[in-house]
Amino acid sequence: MPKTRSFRLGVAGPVGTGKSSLIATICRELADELRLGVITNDIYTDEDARLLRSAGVLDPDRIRAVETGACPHTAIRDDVTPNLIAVEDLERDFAPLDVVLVESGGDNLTATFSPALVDAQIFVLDVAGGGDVARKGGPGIARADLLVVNKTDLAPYVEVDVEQMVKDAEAARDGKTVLALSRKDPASVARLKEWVRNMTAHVSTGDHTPVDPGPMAPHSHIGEDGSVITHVHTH
Ligand SMILES: Nc1nc2c(ncn2[C@@H]2O[C@H](COP(=O)(O)OP(=O)(O)OP(=O)(O)O)[C@@H](O)[C@H]2O)c(=O)[nH]1
Repeated sequence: MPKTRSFRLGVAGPVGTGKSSLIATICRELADELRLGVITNDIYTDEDARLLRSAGVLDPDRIRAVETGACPHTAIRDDVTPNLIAVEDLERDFAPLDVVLVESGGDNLTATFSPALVDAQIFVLDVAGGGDVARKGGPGIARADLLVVNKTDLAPYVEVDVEQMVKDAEAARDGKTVLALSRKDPASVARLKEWVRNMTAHVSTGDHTPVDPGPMAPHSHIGEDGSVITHVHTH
């Protein structure tokens, strides 16, 4: 029986924290070792997919985009069907794949993936967002399988104490892994690589149970006609 189901790994986090760059790093570091595919989620465009294709880190046909419309967290949490179809199409077209990385659209601090879509998830913060962000908590910070504190090379310029930020994050996470990362720091990239490798092994042996980090905070959007749309995520 051919293997058709990959390990589906979500990458979420606020706008601009480095999700696409982290996925590019994983592809650059592991594409020789693991069979990879990528799904990106953008609100109105396929820009992240185009950026990743142009980075030259993976066969461009293995990188596909889902356009989510106005509410990026809906596509990774409430109505995951377009993403599931995209993942399954990729798995079928390039079978067998070991890992499909699913990048969420940049969203607010509380958007996380549904376990119906991914087996494990990485939540990405960056030091430029401020040293106090890790203390603010929220489902991704507290319960994602891995929390990345990204762009540590920028810490001196934004006067953030990375060690303290990591300590605060660890306290919010009950000991779950926190990784201080910079794509310019090979030792941190090696730790990221090791985490992905280990999680891939755990998932493939059935030794990992997907965890739902929990719902995002209630919030409202202004619709195109000016109406207020309120979301209360209950699952
Ligand atoms: N200095 C530094 N810059 C980084 C690092 N990683 C990413 N960046 C930069 O941060 C910016 C945002 O990175 P992206 O990877 O596009 O972030 P994103 O989270 O995918 O952004 P959205 O998809 O718009 O939410 C880009 O200018 C990257 O070059 C890093 O380790 N160090």
